[in-house]
Amino acid sequence: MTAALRLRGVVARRRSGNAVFSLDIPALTLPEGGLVAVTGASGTGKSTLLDVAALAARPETAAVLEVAGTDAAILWRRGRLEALAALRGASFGYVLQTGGLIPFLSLRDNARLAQDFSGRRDEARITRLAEALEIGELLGRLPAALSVGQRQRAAILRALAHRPSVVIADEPTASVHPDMAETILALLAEQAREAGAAVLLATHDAAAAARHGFALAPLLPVPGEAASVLAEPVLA
Ligand SMILES: Nc1ncnc2c1ncn2[C@@H]1O[C@H](COP(=O)(O)OP(=O)(O)OP(=O)(O)O)[C@@H](O)[C@H]1O
Repeated sequence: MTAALRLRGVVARRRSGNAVFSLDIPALTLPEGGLVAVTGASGTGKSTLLDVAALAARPETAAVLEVAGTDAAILWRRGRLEALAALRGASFGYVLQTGGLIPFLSLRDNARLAQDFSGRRDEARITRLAEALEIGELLGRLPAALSVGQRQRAAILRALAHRPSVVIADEPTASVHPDMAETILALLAEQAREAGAAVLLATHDAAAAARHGFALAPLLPVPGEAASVLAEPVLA
């Protein structure tokens, strides 16, 4: 079966001066429509993992780095940056901590832009998703004219608008009230399921992720080293 995302034997590094942080990902598979939460304390490498999985950072080594049937490890080795960018635009949607919306575009235009990058303009889908997320009335507004919670809903809309196979969500609830965090996680899980998209979430809050049906993949620090290793998620 084609996985939405499959990593095998991937090592990611982050360097600053002489300091090197190393992340070992022996195996990570997101089935189509699967929900996986990468958990771990601050500095254990959650963002590093998401950057490599989302093809935003080059892995140090990668035996397999497969996105919707295409092996991006080969594209990285051959320096095929345009092919990587096209794969990124078509396959991923992003939900970021602060929304990550383009400030001078309305919500509708933010969602249209995501669709245009992958050549999948679909106005009816934008309207339908916005209504499900209860921001249907707000599509003409700029992001600055929204509450933080509404902005996160808009980020989910933008992430799902172009039918990505994987939604990447890096601490999407870090800047909202705990009650709103529950709502956002529930909406993210529910709308991704509806759209058939897998979700790779990074969060400090393993309990909340588990409550919303995410399989947990903890990052375990390697004692005495600036390094972490990913435990394989246990899929329900
Ligand atoms: N640009 C960088 N250059 C060098 N080291 C970095 C860089 N960014 C992060 N690191 C180091 O890499 C490690 C992993 O960072 P990362 O941001 O992936 O962790 P995280 O689990 O997402 O943390 P947080 O929960 O605080 O966002 C940390 O120890 C950090 O100090």
